[in-house]
Amino acid sequence: MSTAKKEYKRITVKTLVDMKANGEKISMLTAYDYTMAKIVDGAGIDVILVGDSASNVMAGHETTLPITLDQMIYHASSVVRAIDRALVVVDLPFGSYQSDPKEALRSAIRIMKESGGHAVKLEGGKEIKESIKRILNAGIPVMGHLGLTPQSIYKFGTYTVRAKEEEEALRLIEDAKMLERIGCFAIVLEKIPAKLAKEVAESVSIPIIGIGAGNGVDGQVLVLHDMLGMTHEFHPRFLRRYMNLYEDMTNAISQYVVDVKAVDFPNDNEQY
Ligand SMILES: Nc1nc(=O)c2c([nH]1)NC[C@@H]1CN(c3ccc(C(=O)N[C@@H](CCC(=O)O)C(=O)O)cc3)CN21
Ligand SMILES: CC(C)C(=O)C(=O)O
Ligand SMILES: [Mg+2]
Repeated sequence: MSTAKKEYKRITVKTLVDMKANGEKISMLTAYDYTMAKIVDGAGIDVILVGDSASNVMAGHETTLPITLDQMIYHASSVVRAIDRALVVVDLPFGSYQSDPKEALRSAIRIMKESGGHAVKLEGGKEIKESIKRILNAGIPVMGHLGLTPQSIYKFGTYTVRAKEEEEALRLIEDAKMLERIGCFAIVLEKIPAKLAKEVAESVSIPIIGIGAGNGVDGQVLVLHDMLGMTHEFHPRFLRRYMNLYEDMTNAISQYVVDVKAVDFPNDNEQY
């Protein structure tokens, strides 16, 4: 079995900044449970994101808005119990940080204390600057998230590419520089033209992790169930499927059904 290089024993926020300085790309995937996180960590991933995409992937909601802080903590604590090497970043869910900086800090502290995660991620730029500063001041590492920010889906109405207009592009670069200045250790850039994403990555010294942001950035993130081909209705252009688990699982489960019906399972060796 092939596994990725494991030059670093345990990934820290400092490791990621060093990786950018050394020109080594950063690999990141989501995970929401112990068993999957164990496989992802063992395969050599650098960063595991306990994404609020759990709202879609785990719970079947249409958007990321319904998932709660308690549910995020449940997922994150399951992931943390599985990992030996990866850095675990946890999304602050919608409604847990937008009201005011004190609420944001309280939510981030609950994640750190109750899940054992290593950092938090918040969607947005200057609107949430004070909240991010408050969290950073408590010693909690923060990853930013700019571009397509799914928690604001109802403001935009679509999941189309962001920052195609000059004004929006300039604001994006400004936000990225601001996040670096106040002390974020990395930024996720979602669904942005590749040329602009590269420009952002070149404008800051903290790593830019892209999803639908081209290959001129410092790392890539995908939703695990998408890249494994389990979420077969979801096929945006940026997604590469490394497996077709939807088909493989369907075949395996149908075969089990057939075997049970035919009294082929269990056989003589599979019973006591
Ligand atoms: N399974 C899953 N994968 C994700 O990448 C993901 C989630 N869920 N949930 C939270 C957010 C939402 N994200 C999204 C959602 C839609 C598109 C997207 O490109 N959708 C359409 C195009 C929409 C349009 O152009 O109007 C597509 O092509 O599938 C991209 C990222 C990323 N995140
Ligand atoms: C798509 C990634 C960046 C994310 O925020 C999530 O999975 O929730
Ligand atoms: Mg998210």
